[in-house]
Amino acid sequence: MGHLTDLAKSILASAEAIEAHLEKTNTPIPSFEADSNIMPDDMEIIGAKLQLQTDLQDLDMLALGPREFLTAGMIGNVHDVTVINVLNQFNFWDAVPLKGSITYADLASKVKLPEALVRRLLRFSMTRHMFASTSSGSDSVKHTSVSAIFVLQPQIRCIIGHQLEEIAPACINVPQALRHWNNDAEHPSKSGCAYTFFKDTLYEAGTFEWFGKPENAYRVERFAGAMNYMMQSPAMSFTNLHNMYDWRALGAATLVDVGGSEGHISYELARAYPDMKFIVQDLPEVQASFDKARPSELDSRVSFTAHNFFKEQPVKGAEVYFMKHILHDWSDPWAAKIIQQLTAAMKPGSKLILCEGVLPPADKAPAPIVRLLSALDMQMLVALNAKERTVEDWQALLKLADERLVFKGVHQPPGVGFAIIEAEFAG
Ligand SMILES: C[S@@+](CC[C@H](N)C(=O)[O-])C[C@H]1O[C@@H](n2cnc3c(N)ncnc32)[C@H](O)[C@@H]1O
Repeated sequence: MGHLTDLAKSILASAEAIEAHLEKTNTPIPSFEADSNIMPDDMEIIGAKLQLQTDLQDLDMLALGPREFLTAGMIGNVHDVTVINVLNQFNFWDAVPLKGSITYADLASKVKLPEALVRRLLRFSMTRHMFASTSSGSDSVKHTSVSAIFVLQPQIRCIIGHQLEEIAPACINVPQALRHWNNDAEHPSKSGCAYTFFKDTLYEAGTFEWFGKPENAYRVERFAGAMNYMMQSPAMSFTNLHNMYDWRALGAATLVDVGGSEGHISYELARAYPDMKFIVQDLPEVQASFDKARPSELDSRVSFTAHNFFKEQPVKGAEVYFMKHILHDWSDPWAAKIIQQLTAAMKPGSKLILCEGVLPPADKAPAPIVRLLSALDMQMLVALNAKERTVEDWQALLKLADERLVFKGVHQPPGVGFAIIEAEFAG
């Protein structure tokens, strides 16, 4: 039997397993209708979903063949960027009613763009089920599940905006950055992002320092929103954070949330573990987002300190120094410096708890997971000249930073999008 039919049969088996589970749990089968539910991430179907995605990608690539995959496919992918960026910046999401429809003429006047252009943009976006005609040949447009999510979960605009306005232009410039700076793929101020936005200023801390300029305040707020939204995906959810570590066993510990952004992790843990205290540290420009997000009932246990993590750590002898998605923003020499500021403040027994991605060996994880984590590795390269790490890379980094840090292990249940990496300071 041919490979194509093998793949097709496997696709059918996965689809049947998923539908049987949805039926059993009385969950409607997702569709492109605007009010459709999103496919749940129930443990019982995670395997089938990953298998379905793996097979679909392979079948799609085989059906296209390498020539079409790389030509027609690439043209389409690049213009997903063009079109979604315009729809996002001109806020097509709110211009189309969530229930009902709007004519092209009215839509064009709402988004203040020429009607002919609106028609061209939507003709393309509809090939991705982003908006739809109300009926064949109709002159009115309605939402689909792919466009409605921008209304139902508006924070998704933050991550899309960051990806399209900061990362996408920088992707194109990676080769120029490598040539301009002699193939330096480690310095935070020599990335594709640096080349695109601040080529003439060699900031010590790269993109994050450039973010600190007053005219970039909207980018900082958008980035904080994007980080918060990421935590809402089932694979990244707070439930996982609670289950993956015995936080209760820390007792009345003080946890320093280094680079804690607007404080969403600390708030979450503070609500669940009333004996613990939390100090969120981030750059001064993040304070406004923290103040906006702060729930007043947690005032006495969650505070914010403006602190640059390359400088001396002001909180000495805390039980826990915690960093979530910080070290993947820095190449090894910079990441080691950040850790060294923490070990200089630690007491024997202080814990370093990292919440980060761990790159799996390519042949030991489902293809969509390998692709996602490798894509995040590329994201780190483009934005910051940084990287994602394997378990061995994490161990080597801790050793490089301070031999007194004892690696305690990595916890990552299947289906969870991040790991907890734990080390203890031996003193
Ligand atoms: C990828 S975000 C992670 C935020 C948060 N820990 C989370 O997981 O949602 C990186 C954070 O590091 C902060 N940051 C960058 N450079 C910093 C520095 N030199 N000192 C302190 N914080 C910094 C950024 O402002 C940002 O909030």
